[in-house]
Amino acid sequence: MKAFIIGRFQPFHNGHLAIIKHILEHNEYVVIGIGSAQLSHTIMNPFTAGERYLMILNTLENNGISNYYIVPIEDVNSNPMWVAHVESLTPPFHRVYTNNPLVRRLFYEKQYEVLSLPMINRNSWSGTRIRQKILKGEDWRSDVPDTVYNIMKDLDGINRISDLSKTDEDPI
Ligand SMILES: Nc1ncnc2c1ncn2[C@@H]1O[C@H](COP(=O)(O)OP(=O)(O)OP(=O)(O)O)[C@@H](O)[C@H]1O
Ligand SMILES: NC(=O)c1ccc[n+]([C@@H]2O[C@H](COP(=O)(O)O)[C@@H](O)[C@H]2O)c1
Repeated sequence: MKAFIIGRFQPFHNGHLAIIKHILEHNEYVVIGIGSAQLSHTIMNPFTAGERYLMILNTLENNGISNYYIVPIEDVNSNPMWVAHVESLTPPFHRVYTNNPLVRRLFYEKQYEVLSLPMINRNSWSGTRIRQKILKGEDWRSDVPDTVYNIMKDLDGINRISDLSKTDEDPI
């Protein structure tokens, strides 16, 4: 079978790598949609689609994984049209893996097979939690693959997230 997963991957973390490995145990290839591709430079979505693309590509290459396609997907302002929008951009797939209730509902209504993902070490392996840790100056290095840590360092990603949390009342 050919599978699809979508996430914002802000950033791509160890939980994402684990679920991609899990999906590939049961499928011929996985199409990885980079969701909200138009968003970047906000606290919830700090990285551009290109930066997230690089995080995923370098990590999967480093793990010897080659049966995947990465497709950036911008949001559209009509949920009923979203699945057709995704289909227009991606290689074929028949099965969708997600824990996101809206994604589940939209694909289910278009007759796709939709499967849940096992949540792995969710206390640490969560984009929200990692962004919080970065802001609080806590250790998050072990929550992401080394490839992602290095890309975030090269992009000055830690200072970017910290700058995005400031207001114009804060001292420069
Ligand atoms: N630790 C994890 N174990 C299993 N699945 C996960 C884990 N973290 C995220 N996922 C799943 O990966 C998909 C894409 O995730 P997403 O990019 O939203 O990551 P996230 O960590 O939930 O990010 P955020 O906290 O920023 O929303 C979703 O279906 C999500 O449920
Ligand atoms: N109408 C739409 O554009 C639409 C609908 C459902 C999901 N999505 C996207 O799918 C992605 C789901 O990923 P998350 O689980 O990280 O939220 C998000 O980027 C979300 O914006 C978009």
